[in-house]
Amino acid sequence: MALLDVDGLDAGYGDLQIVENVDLAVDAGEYVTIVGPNGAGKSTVMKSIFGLTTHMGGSITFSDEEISGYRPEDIITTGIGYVPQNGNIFPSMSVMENLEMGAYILDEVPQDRLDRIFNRFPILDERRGQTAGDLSGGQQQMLAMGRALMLDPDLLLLDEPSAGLAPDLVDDMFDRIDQINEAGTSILLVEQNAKEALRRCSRGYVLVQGQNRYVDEGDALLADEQVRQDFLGG
Ligand SMILES: Nc1ncnc2c1ncn2[C@@H]1O[C@H](COP(=O)(O)OP(=O)(O)OP(=O)(O)O)[C@@H](O)[C@H]1O
Repeated sequence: MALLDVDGLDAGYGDLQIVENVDLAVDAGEYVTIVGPNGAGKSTVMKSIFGLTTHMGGSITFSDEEISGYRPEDIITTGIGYVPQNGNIFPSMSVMENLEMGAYILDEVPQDRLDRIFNRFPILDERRGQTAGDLSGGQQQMLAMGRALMLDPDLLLLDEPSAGLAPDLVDDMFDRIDQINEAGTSILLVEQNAKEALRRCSRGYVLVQGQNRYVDEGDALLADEQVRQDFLGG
């Protein structure tokens, strides 16, 4: 049984259906990527897992629990963390306050997790008192990830973490995601940077017009002539 199992998902916004009959699975410890053209519905699939869209059909189970229909505040308690592409930090709060907000559902801030996050992202430690909105784009992305890691999720949903980063920071971001995965957190990543995402993941889904088009190991998708031509720029 997969950790996350999305089966025949139909979802959208209000009456507008975007995602149709999408199947997707993430096993415990796995690193899975969703790629596809602009507007394919990649973010919508991810938002649906986190309870942020209108659920229209199919099932979403996490650790054997049906979570479709749950609200985001209930979903975080099941062990899923979500880092949206935008609006993922509180810009007027300090770095420390942002991290503490990540643990708001707990009675107290877990010091060991805070230490682990500062260890993983030393720049956040150095800037712990600084206003989050003054951090660079890459640092804000690290803070958003750190905040989601405060609840030590079993599965981390990452929506385009490389978006807006200077090219020399993109590799670093991918390396950090590898490290989080190697430390035991399952990853579901949506990425525009499809080649790099497929290189890093164990399994990839190519989504087109709200539907699954291809599913295979990342390397197999990278080697597939049709996928290369249609989705990876040759
Ligand atoms: N809140 C919303 N309300 C209505 N329609 C939306 C909303 N968010 C996204 N959409 C529409 O859903 C479709 C899929 O968008 P989505 O962001 O899921 O695609 P994507 O594959 O992640 O694209 P991109 O790579 O450009 O981010 C688009 O047509 C978009 O306009």
